[in-house]
Amino acid sequence: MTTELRVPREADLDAFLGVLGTAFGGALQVPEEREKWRALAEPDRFLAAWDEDEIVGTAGAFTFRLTVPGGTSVPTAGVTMVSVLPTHRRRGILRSMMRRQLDDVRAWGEPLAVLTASEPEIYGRFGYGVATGQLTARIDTSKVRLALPAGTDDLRVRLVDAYDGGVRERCEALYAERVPLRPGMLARRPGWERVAVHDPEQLRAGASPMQCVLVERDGDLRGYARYAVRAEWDAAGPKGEVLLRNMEALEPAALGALMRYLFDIDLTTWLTIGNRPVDDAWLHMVSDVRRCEIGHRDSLHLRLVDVGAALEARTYAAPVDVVFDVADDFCPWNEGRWRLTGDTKGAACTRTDDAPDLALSVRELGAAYLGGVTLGALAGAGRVREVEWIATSLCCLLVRWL
Ligand SMILES: CC(=O)SCCNC(=O)CCNC(=O)[C@H](O)C(C)(C)COP(=O)(O)OP(=O)(O)OC[C@H]1O[C@@H](n2cnc3c(N)ncnc32)[C@H](O)[C@@H]1OP(=O)(O)O
Repeated sequence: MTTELRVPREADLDAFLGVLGTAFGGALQVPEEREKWRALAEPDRFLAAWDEDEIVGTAGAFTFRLTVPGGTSVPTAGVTMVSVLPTHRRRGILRSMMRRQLDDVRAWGEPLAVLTASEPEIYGRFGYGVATGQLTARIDTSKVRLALPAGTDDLRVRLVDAYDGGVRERCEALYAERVPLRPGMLARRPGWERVAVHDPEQLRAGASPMQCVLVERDGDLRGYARYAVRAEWDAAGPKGEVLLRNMEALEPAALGALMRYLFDIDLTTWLTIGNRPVDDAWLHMVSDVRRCEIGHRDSLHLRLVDVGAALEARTYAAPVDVVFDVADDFCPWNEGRWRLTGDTKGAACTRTDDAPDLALSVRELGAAYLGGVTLGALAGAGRVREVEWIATSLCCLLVRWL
């Protein structure tokens, strides 16, 4: 079987989304779900695999900007909509799409590609490393108490219509304010605020429509949370669950006010939280972390498409001067030795013939890139190798690379 890769035309989009829906077990049969993907579509950045006149594989790359350590916002491809029909799986179609896509991303001048994976095992072979984790929690709000920051009582808490266009825009503007403050956050294009409130009835699994609560000071938005409630009762009474969808706050008091609101919703005894940063500040507000049932999983998978440009785009918390020997058989233009020098003000990363200090694959560089994973930890797992003896002080600097 030979398949051909082409950018789909507008007329192909329905078939493209149909393949995606089939591969994902039918979720796109829900019209709102299909509409969401259509609204976000950047068809010239899509790729389809054809078997004769039938689309059998899909991939896309959204236009994002990613905040990196030091605060710079770097053009980044957001890999998405990856699917292959069950009739054509495990014949190398994904591999061929990933190969072509990384060539395209390089040609577009975007030094990074990121994705969230349906299954974490898939993308390491294509040079993606797990750069951030996400925290999940299921908090027993009948037992856990909150120590609230000063000023929490000074803020106004207001329930609003989550789907209202004006509310969506205000929340999106607050989200945009947060983006430069945290490495790993993605600046989104207009239209994404609709995704944040995407809530088709068929996919609610027994939960309420989305609710939105705002926290304001003198009318100025300081935080918001979107959530749903799943009602449940047993012989002893109510034990409903609050399902937090997303939450952003610009100050501790705003976060405190949102958490108190979510804890205190009547007829509920559980607050379920997903997709939060692993160092989320509310962890330091709770009286009993054991009753929060904390979980941890992979979040952003990151690939350095252009090693030199990517390593230069960020800053380094400690002075660094190191030669990497990088293995990258999937994007051979990255292979070989690179000297990285830098500090808190900036960095340079250039080709060199000097002897390497560290040997690693591009996947490890991706994992360490945002600062959530240290090279020291990866070395401990045997995934980064010291090529030559390195002075203790340099080792320490590398381990604290960020
Ligand atoms: C960013 C995103 O969009 S994530 C969404 C990914 N899509 C899905 O999960 C939808 C359901 N699954 C699918 O559509 C397909 O099974 C895909 C896209 C995951 C894989 O497509 P295929 O064409 O079968 O993959 P392909 O044959 O090119 O495999 C390439 C390699 O990946 C491996 N691989 C493929 N899928 C998986 C998987 N789910 N888990 C582990 N390894 C996998 C293959 O074994 C192969 O390994 P190799 O390098 O050792 O040879």
